[in-house]
Amino acid sequence: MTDSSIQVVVRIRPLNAKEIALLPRVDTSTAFQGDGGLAPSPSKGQSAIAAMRSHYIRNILAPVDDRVLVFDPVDPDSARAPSHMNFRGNGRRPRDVRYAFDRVYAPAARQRDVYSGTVEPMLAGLLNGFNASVFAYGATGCGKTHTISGTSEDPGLIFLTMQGLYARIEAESSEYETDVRLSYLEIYNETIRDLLSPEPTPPGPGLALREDAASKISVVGITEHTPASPEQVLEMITEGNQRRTQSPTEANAASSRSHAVLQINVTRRPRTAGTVEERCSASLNVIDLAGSERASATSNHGLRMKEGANINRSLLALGSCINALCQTGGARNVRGRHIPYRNSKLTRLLKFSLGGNCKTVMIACVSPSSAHYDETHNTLKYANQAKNIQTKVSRNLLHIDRHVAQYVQAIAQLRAEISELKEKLAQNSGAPMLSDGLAQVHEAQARLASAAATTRAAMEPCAAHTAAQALHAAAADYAAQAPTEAERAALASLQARCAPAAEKPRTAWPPLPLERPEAAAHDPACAALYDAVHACADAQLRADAETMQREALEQVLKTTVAPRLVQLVACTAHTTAALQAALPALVETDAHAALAAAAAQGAQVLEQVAGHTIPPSPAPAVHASPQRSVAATAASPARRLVRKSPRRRALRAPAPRASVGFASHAAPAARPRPSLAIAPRRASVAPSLAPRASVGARAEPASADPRKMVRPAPDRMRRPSRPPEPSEAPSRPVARASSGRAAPRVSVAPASRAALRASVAPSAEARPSRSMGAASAAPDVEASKAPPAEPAAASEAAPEAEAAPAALEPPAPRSAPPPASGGAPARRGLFQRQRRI
Ligand SMILES: Nc1ncnc2c1ncn2[C@@H]1O[C@H](COP(=O)(O)OP(=O)(O)OP(=O)(O)O)[C@@H](O)[C@H]1O
Repeated sequence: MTDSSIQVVVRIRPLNAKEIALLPRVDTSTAFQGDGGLAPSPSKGQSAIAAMRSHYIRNILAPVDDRVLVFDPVDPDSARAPSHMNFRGNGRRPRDVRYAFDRVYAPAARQRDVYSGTVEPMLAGLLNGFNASVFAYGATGCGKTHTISGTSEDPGLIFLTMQGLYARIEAESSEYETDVRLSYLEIYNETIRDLLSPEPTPPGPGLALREDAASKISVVGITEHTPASPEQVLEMITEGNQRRTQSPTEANAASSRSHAVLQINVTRRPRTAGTVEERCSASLNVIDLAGSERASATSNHGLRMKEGANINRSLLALGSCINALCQTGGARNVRGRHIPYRNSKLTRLLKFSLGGNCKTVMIACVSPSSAHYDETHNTLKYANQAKNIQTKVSRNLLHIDRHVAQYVQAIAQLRAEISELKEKLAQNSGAPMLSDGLAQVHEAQARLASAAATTRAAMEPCAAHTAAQALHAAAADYAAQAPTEAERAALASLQARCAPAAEKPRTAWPPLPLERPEAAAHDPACAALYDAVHACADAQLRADAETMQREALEQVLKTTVAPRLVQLVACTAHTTAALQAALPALVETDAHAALAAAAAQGAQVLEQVAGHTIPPSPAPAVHASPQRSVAATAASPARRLVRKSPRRRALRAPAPRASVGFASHAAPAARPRPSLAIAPRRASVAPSLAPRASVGARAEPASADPRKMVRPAPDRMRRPSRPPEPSEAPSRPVARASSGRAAPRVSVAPASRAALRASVAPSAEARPSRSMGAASAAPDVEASKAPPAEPAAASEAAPEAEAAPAALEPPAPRSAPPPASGGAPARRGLFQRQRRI
């Protein structure tokens, strides 16, 4: 049991609009007038102003800080004002009295501020079994109901208290079971009415007050309610206030004509069962007293006057109790000292709050208006006096010894509690373990990532090495079954290029380390998680390795195989085109037949490898006038074509698009040699039918009419080519170049395939391509863009080109060396005839 003083706080309500309008305005603008002034002097109008004095109000409360206020302070503005304005409220002199309280709330204070300073600190005690009371005291219209109940927009202490109480109950719900019951009553004209009962209290004496042997006061027949939420409490209180007696008075448009008491009973017991149960029980009384009023001041009549008299009587009884309690220092300290609780129902009801086992807060509501000068002063005097009241506060704890028969129930409760706690423990203990395991798995994952990065860096040379080995093996396999010596030689050179890599032992990249974290040893979830992470990293690494190998192989194909293939096809194309061009000029001989066969075979090879067709030239037409034809072609300006007879155009008409590409592609013409290495795979071209010189001399500039290039003039080998004119650039792409036919037996990467097609496509800027060896280091597409070479230069470049590839592979042996320059009699004759023309 501890001693406790009543906590007294003062709340000053703000001036309302009506009061603000009555505040005096200090007017210093009145001009001084001499004796000659016609306007009435201030002194003359003073009587009228004096008549108004009684209507003016002034502020009689000045808070100094949050604990001290001055009642009726001296107003400095008023002292400076002209004498006719320098009046005192109610004609009194200022008292300038200081009062100190536990807390002073200025007019600007909010509802929550009042709640935080008054009821909130008592809630913890309430739940632990300490009774509490808070009551609002003051004159009518001073803000008691506003403080206690408030409005739905600005709820007061009741709502805020219940909100705080439910929040605390919810927070401790795992440990305690708490019951909240509340009742709401009013004391109106000394009768008690239930405000929460749906049936109104029957008229008459109302509900009876009863005091038991332990001096505990109870209201007979009061209803108790169990709201589920503070919002429900607000609804109930709003409903109860509608039942509360309220009437408009001069002082307050909604004056409460009764004292209202909200009692909140809280009972709590711990969830843990034992042989002895400790049950706490406490009550919180929230009391909104009716306002005291001076009958002379209110001008109430009839029922209002009777109400006022009852209110005053009960408040007077309250004052007497406070006086008596102050004199005794508390009801329990002095024996035999009479406290007149029984003088009114209000004091009987408040007996428990004022002099009993209760922590009490008194909120003295005051008005700052001088119109309530005496009421405010009395309220402050009462409040000041109430500070001295001492109460003894003890905890309402009930120990319930269980009967043996209840032990079974207690044991069952304990078992349920144990299992519940075990569950919680498992959850709580599992969480850190799992999080610890997760952290370890995360660390292991980071280690895996760094190991994978190291492995990936080591994989790049491995991938190139593996690709070279694969190519070496493929070349060896193919060479074993190659039918011709030329193929075998070409593949041998490819093998030789890949040999350095193949001789090295095959390197394998290190596997990812399998380092399970420590937590995985005892936590299967962690182990599974780590294994999944490791498998994921390993799979990623394998995918990367495959990608690298594929890219390395593509690189080898692109740089080593594809350029050679491109050149072979280009040479074949040129050779075939040259043969076809030469055929019409030849008389029907054995050589003609052999050349025709060679041309057909070349066309077939091209058809198979690059998808281009070179149709055989119509020999009989050419035979009719070979010289003219050759001469016309040799001159080969585009405009001549229009002068040709329809018959000749008909001869030219079927000129294949492919042949255009071959003829205009002067670049590979510088190196016809490699064509012999691969062409004979399907249709072996007789060495004598693929004259190197004739192909190499095909540095024909692009013609405006691509078809003119079908029949090249052999003598251009010895004459400088006419530089290409922009207008003569081939304008039509070779449509069939993109026909997509795969070259047989050689798989070429898409890029290389495109380059292959590009090499046989028409290009006015074609130039002699580099050597095969050099081509392996440069994109083959560039070769097709080279400018046309001068025949002489081209023929001179050929030996150099043959020597250059030695760096990458030995020169492919010629399957059949071409005849010496000008060795073909038919061709030489052709050239001679051309010159004559
Ligand atoms: N702190 C405040 N802030 C704003 N308005 C207030 C405040 N206190 C009181 N009021 C207003 O003053 C008026 C009178 O207040 P209230 O009804 O609470 O007085 P009361 O003391 O309960 O009077 P009564 O004893 O006659 O019931 C109301 O309109 C109320 O809204």
